[in-house]
Amino acid sequence: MPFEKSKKILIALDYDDQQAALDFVKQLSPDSCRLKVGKEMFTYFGPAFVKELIDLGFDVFLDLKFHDIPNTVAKAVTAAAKMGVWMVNVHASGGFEMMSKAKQALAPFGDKAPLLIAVTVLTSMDETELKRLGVEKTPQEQVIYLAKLAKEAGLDGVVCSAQEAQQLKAELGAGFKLVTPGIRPVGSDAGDQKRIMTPKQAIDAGSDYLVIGRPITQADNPVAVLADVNKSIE
Ligand SMILES: O=c1ccn([C@@H]2O[C@H](COP(=O)(O)O)[C@@H](O)[C@H]2O)c(=O)[nH]1
Repeated sequence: MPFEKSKKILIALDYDDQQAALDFVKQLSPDSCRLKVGKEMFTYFGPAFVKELIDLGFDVFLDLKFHDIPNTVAKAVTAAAKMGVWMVNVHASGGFEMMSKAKQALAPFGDKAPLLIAVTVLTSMDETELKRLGVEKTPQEQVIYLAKLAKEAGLDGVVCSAQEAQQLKAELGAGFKLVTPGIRPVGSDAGDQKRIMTPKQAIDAGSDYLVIGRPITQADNPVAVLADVNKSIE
């Protein structure tokens, strides 16, 4: 179904200028992508900005990566659900109890509840960085470990890199959603991302949703880049 396929792209709106972000968004169709609001834009512009995107017809992934005591995170995801977002996330390293309390907090919203996913290992991290934190597992092993914990806690999926997608799909099943940042179309700059794949490689590996920021938002013609990416994964 081409419509659903094109909605696999989640554009990371990482701008410090609300008007610039809205000027870009108004060139897009909600049928061609979903939008991700992260820490930068939420800290500058808050829930009013998120609601404006929802009012324009877009599904919004609120990427605030909550990580706190269970009670606080449960209340934060409740606030996100009241905002009307499509997806929200927590850090899996916040633990099993935190994740399961967050999931339980969304139950009263029924089929209007946002998808709840957990960040495993940031796509900007490699084995060296994990070792600096005292984690002896490889990124792949640590992602699988945390994703299993997230599934056990009842979450809908995880944020991981596309490099782990094939193994995660095989071990955790088709229904467990894989949201993969670190997506770099051929020829684009990796920047601070370490575990990267192209859009087509990511889809072939089993990613459900591809998070793409700078390769689209900082392109000379962002709308054309989005169209090219959507075409490459058709
Ligand atoms: O592991 C993670 C989790 C979240 N992100 C976020 O995704 C985008 C990626 O933007 P690019 O410009 O395409 O690198 C950004 O908002 C991150 O905060 C991630 O990259 N990795």
